[in-house]
Amino acid sequence: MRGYKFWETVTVAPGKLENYEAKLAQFFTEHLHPYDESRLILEGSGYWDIRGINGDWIRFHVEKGDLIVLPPGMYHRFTLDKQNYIKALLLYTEVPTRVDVMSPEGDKLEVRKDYVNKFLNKLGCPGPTLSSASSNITEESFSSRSSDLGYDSEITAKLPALSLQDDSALAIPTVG
Ligand SMILES: CSCCC(=O)/C(O)=C/O
Repeated sequence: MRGYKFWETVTVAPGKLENYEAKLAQFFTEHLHPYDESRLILEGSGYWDIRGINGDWIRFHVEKGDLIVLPPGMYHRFTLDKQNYIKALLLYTEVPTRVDVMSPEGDKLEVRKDYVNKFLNKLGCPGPTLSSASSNITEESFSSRSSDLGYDSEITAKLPALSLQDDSALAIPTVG
């Protein structure tokens, strides 16, 4: 049981978000959060990348009906695929204070140390950080992509929705 209490929907698609290039670039920069990244894909598709045991990126293609749950402290990145469109339900156990902590800055956080102890050390992964590992995925172009992050009132859920009427709550403060 994760105990989700809050939700919002986010659409990442062309032509809708101020500073979309910067936001998408930030999604695609390796980062972690001090909370779960839990997303149910409602429409469209995209990619999440996580680090494999040897530090290489592993890419997951997600589409409508997929649920992705990344634990706190797990480095990852997100990008769109050729469809350039994804709509996701974001689920939170706490009132979200959107924080992206970039690699390797995230290594200093307790949540990262907990993640490393809980998962990576048990798997025999090398070292406490994988942030300098090489990537086996070529960085995709961000051109002709944009995002529209906003509250979608047409979605109904038995969870209290956030009153995100604009993208200010998703301004995505960063560390590192
Ligand atoms: C399709 S959800 C937007 C991407 C996002 O919220 C995130 O945190 C990527 O790492």
